Amino acid sequence: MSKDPDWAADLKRYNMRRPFLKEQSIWAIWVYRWGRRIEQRSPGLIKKVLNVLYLIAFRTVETAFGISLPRTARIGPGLRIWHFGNIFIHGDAVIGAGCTLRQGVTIGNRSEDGPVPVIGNHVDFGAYAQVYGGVRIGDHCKIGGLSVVLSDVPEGATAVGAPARIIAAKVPVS
Ligand SMILES: CC(C)(COP(=O)(O)OP(=O)(O)OC[C@H]1O[C@@H](n2cnc3c(N)ncnc32)[C@H](O)[C@@H]1OP(=O)(O)O)[C@@H](O)C(=O)NCCC(=O)NCCS
Ligand SMILES: CC(=O)OC[C@H](N)C(=O)O
Repeated sequence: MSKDPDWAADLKRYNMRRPFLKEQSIWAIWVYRWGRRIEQRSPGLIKKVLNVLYLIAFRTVETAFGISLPRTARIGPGLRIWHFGNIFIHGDAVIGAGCTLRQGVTIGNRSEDGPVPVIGNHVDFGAYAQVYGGVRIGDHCKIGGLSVVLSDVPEGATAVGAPARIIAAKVPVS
């Protein structure tokens, strides 16, 4: 049993034997959680060495699988990434618990040094969904494949298209 509850929740979402042999994305998530754990260590030589090893592992996974999950981003427990390639998460992004990403998802700023998204819990991103700028996506939202989200999405809503429009909402939008 892992001592890292976030990692334990991630593994649960893969729900299979030997995920490291079957899913490239689990490597990226493991390196992300490991990097977070290293950050929590007290300063010293071991931390310095681990930081170098982390950077090598991060860059290797990013380049080999095209999944960039910098440890400075805050990602809640139970992350699931289906497939791999061109998945880029900004280092200041916030992603809640139980979220699902797919190939091509980008969560980042709209212009250099601009604000970045805050994503709620249990949000499901279709393939190549893009979210740019200081937008908020509420809990239990669905973002359609190939959609470009540039404004807030309320809790429970489904947003599709470029720019994204809301097609289903918990509380109907007028
Ligand atoms: C967003 C999504 C969850 C919506 O599913 P849904 O609630 O069943 O919605 P529907 O299929 O009933 O579509 C409702 C409307 O939205 C449109 N729509 C659905 N998904 C869309 C998308 N990704 N982009 C643009 N429009 C979309 C439909 O054409 C339909 O429009 P209409 O009412 O004018 O006919 C789903 O379409 C989607 O994109 N899922 C991601 C799947 C994915 O990434 N698959 C790859 C696996 S690797
Ligand atoms: C490519 C594909 O359809 O993969 C299916 C997978 N279950 C997913 O949700 O992404």
